[in-house]
Amino acid sequence: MSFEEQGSTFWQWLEKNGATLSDGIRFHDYRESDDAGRGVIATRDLGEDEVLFILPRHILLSSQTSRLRQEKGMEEILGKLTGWNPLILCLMYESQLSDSFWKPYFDVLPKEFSTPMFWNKQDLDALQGTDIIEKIGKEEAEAMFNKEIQPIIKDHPNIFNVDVHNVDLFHQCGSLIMSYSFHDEIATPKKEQEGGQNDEDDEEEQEEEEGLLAMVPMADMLNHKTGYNNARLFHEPESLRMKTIKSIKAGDQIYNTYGDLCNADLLRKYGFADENNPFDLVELNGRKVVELCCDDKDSSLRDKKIEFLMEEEALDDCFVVDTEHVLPSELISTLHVLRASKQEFEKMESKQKLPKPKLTPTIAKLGMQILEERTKRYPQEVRNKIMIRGKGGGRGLEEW
Ligand SMILES: C[S@@+](CC[C@H](N)C(=O)[O-])C[C@H]1O[C@@H](n2cnc3c(N)ncnc32)[C@H](O)[C@@H]1O
Repeated sequence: MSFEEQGSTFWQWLEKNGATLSDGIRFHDYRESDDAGRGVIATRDLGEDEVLFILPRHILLSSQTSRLRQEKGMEEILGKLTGWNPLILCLMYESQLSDSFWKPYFDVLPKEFSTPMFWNKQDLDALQGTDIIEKIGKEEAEAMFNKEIQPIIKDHPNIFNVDVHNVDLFHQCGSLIMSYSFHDEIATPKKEQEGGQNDEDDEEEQEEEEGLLAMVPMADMLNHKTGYNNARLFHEPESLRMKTIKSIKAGDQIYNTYGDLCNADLLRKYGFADENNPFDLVELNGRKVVELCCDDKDSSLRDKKIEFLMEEEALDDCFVVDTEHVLPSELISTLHVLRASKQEFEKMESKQKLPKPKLTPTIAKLGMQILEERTKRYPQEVRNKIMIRGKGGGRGLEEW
């Protein structure tokens, strides 16, 4: 089947199964123009608040709707799995069924991904200096597969096939969840959704996003472009409704939002980055800041300072410099504490108050050193393009 045929078979499947699709939209091939696969385009001018499509809940693919749940013993097993694992297992199972209810949907989903998880060593080298590599989590995911998923597959040869339901399929389904799934806000999550991932990042994400993790056919056909969001998914008791949030001209692409994400997260989760992304940021490692700026000979004083800074929520794993391009106030206060004498620190401690984030020349100089240090992680050709500026423009360190 061609790309277009797959799209129209999927469209017909949606309509046959109770979805309502507006006559003002259709799929569009953005592979050549934007390297963005399939997307949705307006075929006529659309007004604000216009309904683009309505999806009945039964077409969502989740651990509650998958046929895997009906296989002997699987309801209990799915109930015990945590985080993304119930949905991963369901996707591994459903994607390989030739008669799956979601077959036309799987036919439009990608089998390959451009996320760094699948890059080779040489391509990963291009990310040197960024914080992405440590966050990819491929080894952690595989450890999870070996511990939780593979034993289930091996123990149920009548349902799974170890040669088919293997680690590659696991990564494929994990990547689909990463870049296509939604949290269905209204569906009551059953026990298995409550535990969270072993991976800390995903735990944080899960805390933020309550609800049942599900694949939402059609809602996930919309691309994202930072600053261009013109549609939003509304969760209603019986259905999910995609509506425009502003008027859209005929021929324009319809964009959902994947969140206010920095380019590192867009690349890691979705395999692309946006130019001029206002949510872009650089992380400055908290531990490195302490190492660089705290020259207390007295290690107990240093430990007390760290404890105080963490209690006051100034010092964390990292400080974030965003596109405002100023040193964060928590970092400035932290530097004041780290540089304080014993007496000065005791005063701060007794008042239980962080010093004001005042950018004195000493603190500014330290800030510059931290930024210089951070740039050293990039390869020289990238470093050459980075300019660290003091107050008032491109002046040097000595001007502070
Ligand atoms: C939720 S899906 C959107 C539908 C997808 N384009 C498709 O063909 O199935 C998310 C994926 O779409 C692609 N995508 C979305 N927005 C993009 C953009 N602005 N530039 C490049 N790729 C994009 C990325 O591959 C991303 O992982």
